[in-house]
Order: sequence, then C-alpha cells, then structure tokens
Amino acid sequence: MEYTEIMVRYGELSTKGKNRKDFINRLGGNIRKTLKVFPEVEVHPNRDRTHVTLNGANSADVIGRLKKVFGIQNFSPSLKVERTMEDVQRGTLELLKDQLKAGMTFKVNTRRSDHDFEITTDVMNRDLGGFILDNFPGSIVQMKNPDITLRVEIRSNGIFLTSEIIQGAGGLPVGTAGKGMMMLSGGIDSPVAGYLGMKRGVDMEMVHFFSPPYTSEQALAKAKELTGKLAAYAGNVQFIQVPFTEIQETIKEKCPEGYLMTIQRRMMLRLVVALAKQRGGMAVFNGESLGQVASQTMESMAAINDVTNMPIIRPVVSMDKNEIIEIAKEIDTYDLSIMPFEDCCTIFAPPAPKTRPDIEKTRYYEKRIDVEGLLERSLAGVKIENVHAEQKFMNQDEDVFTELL
Ligand SMILES: Nc1ncnc2c1ncn2[C@@H]1O[C@H](COP(=O)(O)OP(=O)(O)OP(=O)(O)O)[C@@H](O)[C@H]1O
Repeated sequence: MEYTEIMVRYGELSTKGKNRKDFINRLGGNIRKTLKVFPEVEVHPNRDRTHVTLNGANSADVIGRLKKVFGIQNFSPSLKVERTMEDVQRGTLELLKDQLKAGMTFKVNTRRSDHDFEITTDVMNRDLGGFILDNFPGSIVQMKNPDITLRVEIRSNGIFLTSEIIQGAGGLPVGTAGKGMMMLSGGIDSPVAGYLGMKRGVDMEMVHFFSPPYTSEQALAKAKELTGKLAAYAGNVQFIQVPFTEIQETIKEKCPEGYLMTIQRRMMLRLVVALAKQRGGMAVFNGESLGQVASQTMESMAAINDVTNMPIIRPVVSMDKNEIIEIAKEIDTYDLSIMPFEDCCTIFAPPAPKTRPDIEKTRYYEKRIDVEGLLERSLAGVKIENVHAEQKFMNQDEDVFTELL
C-alpha cells in the first residue's frame, strides 16, 4: 500500500507549556534531517501534529526512519483523496482491502476541520460504515475496541483516510535537553547508555579513546559504526576520536598496578570534560552499571569523579546486564558490540585492579605523571568527524585490516 501522507502525533512534549513551540520546531527539524534522503518529502509541523507529505516517496522506507525519531508518540500513514464521496469510497477500499477480513470488527471515526464541507461527521460515519459492510462481507460494526478504526479527516485541501496507528520511539526530540558527551567504547553498555540519553533529548557527541598500535583500525571502525547506529536516532552525530596511547604507556610505567585503571579513567574523564568545555557540552555520559566490574563500584566512581564537578550521567547504572542486552538488540547495536575487537581499557587492564581505590592514594600516585602535558598532547591529536545514520566503516578494505590485526 502506497500512502500519500504520514500524520505524526506528539508524546510528552504536548505537556510542555510555553516550550511547546521550540519542541515542535526541533522535532520538525529532526524529522527533516532524518528524511533528507527523500528530497521530495515535505515536513509541515504544526501545533497538534506534524504532517509529512510523501510526494511519491516510498512510505515503508519513510515509516522505518520515523520509528527512530524521539518525541513522536505515534503516527498514522494516510491516504489523501479528493473531497467527494466517490473518492472517499475508492480510498477506503484500497486502504482496507488487505486489512479488514471476515469476522473482524471496525468503526468509522470522522473529524471535520473544514466545517464548510457539506457532509456532516455523523452522515459520513453512517454512510461510509454502510459502504464498508456492503463491500467487506462478514465485517462487523463495533463502537468499543474495534479491530480497525477508519479515521476520516476532512480538511480544506482534501480528505485524509487512515486505519493504522504505529507506535513511535517516544522520548523527547534530540537537542531539546542540550549537548552531552558520551564516552563510547566498543562494548555493549555505552551504546545503550547513549541511546537512552538521546531518548531524553540530549544532543550527544561520541567520544572514543583509542590506543594504536595496541588497538586496531577495526576497533576504531567498530566504534564509528556503532555511532552510525545511534545517528539513526538523531540524523547525524559527531564522532570524536581521542588518542590515548601515550597516556596509557606513561601510567603503566610510572604508577602501581592496582591504580592503573583508576588513573586511566581519571585521565579519560579530564579529556572528556575538556572537550565538553570546548564544545558546549553540559554533562558526561558513560555506560557504567553498578557492580559490573572493578571500575564500577561506588568507591571507584568516587575516585574517578574526583577530577571534575561536571555532572556524570550513567543511564544504565541500575540495569542488569540482560536488561541492557535486550535494549542493545532492539536498537541493533548488539551484534556489532560483541565483535571481538580490543578496547584500550581492556588491553591495559591490570590483572587485579583495586575495586575500592583510595582517593588520597590515587591523587598521590597520579603526581608521578605529567597530567597537564599528557592532556595537552592528546587533545592536540583529536579528530572529529560527522557520522550519519547507518554509515558503514568496517571491512571496507579487509586485506589492509587483516594485515594490521
Ligand atoms: N575506549 C573507550 N572510549 C570511550 N569510553 C570508554 C572506553 N572504554 C570505556 N569507556 C567508558 O567507560 C565505561 C566503562 O567501561 P568498562 O570497560 O569498564 O565497562 P563495560 O561495562 O564493559 O562498558 P561497555 O560495555 O560500554 O564497554 C564505558 O561504558 C564507557 O562509557
């Protein structure tokens, strides 16, 4: 079935009072961004709904993309017909032919925003209901909880028929909550944390630490490709790669083994905070979940947080691993995340990191390294790239990558 228009309904944002206009404009912009690949599509945001006019674009493809736009509660693909009863009937046949089977219940629900139209809502409901009964043998009219509700919307520019309500992604439009910096590893948890932050309206930039030659080009490509998966929820996302080799080598050489992990994490956090300050980020996001590994005890979090007072948000902090995995599968990051490429943290992970690092001792051992100089050199090597939805980075040139591994 090829539809002509998609009617988008808002979720939580309808309750936002005076901010409503900004929310709607932002959502309209995000919808435009995600549908940019269909130049023929037009997006018309207004107070109660946004109308997406397809102008011949493939409706299934557009629907697939709209499902990922935060701030949409649900949407209905609709068919625009001329303002005559014959056209309404013709459209109804086309719309219901694959949906309304014998034994199924239905009702017609008409709304008339154009009161000059000669047929009233009651007459439309009754006449079109009769037409459906005549043309779909075995169908039954039912007012309460019918299988199918055919909505007929009479507007001045045409009549719109819809019979389906598709669940949207919910949440708030990306960008309405300000900018956040996501610490993105190649693991399972951080992409899920990034997704959850974006769902609450955060315009997320991905920060990834890599340590060549200890980590490969493929590990970097994997983090970028994960960014592409998340970009599907935002249109496009900035990927910031931060060199971490010198820092890790220095810490390994100068600091006691039990504190390697804590000091590495403190350096990571300082770098993310520096980037946030340069780029207008207001908070750091990570994929930590309490108790999962040594770095994720409350003592450890305290020893790492010690380097900044910028808020650190951990969207998956209280989730079980299998709950996180469930979301990872839903958002299609799981298969990528479980690909066995090394992360800089695991490569330099000591066999027995302190699970309860002492803050004073951490500060004391850290004095052995030139914190400022290391940060400066790492920041000088930062590379930033704009990643768009579903962009691919892995296995582009397998021979080269195999050589590197
Ligand atoms: N190479 C990296 N680049 C950016 N952030 C990282 C990197 N490695 C770890 N992090 C951040 O630190 C958090 C904790 O990492 P860690 O490896 O201890 O835990 P994890 O539970 O395996 O997380 P994940 O599944 O996200 O890798 C990650 O969720 C991520 O936010």
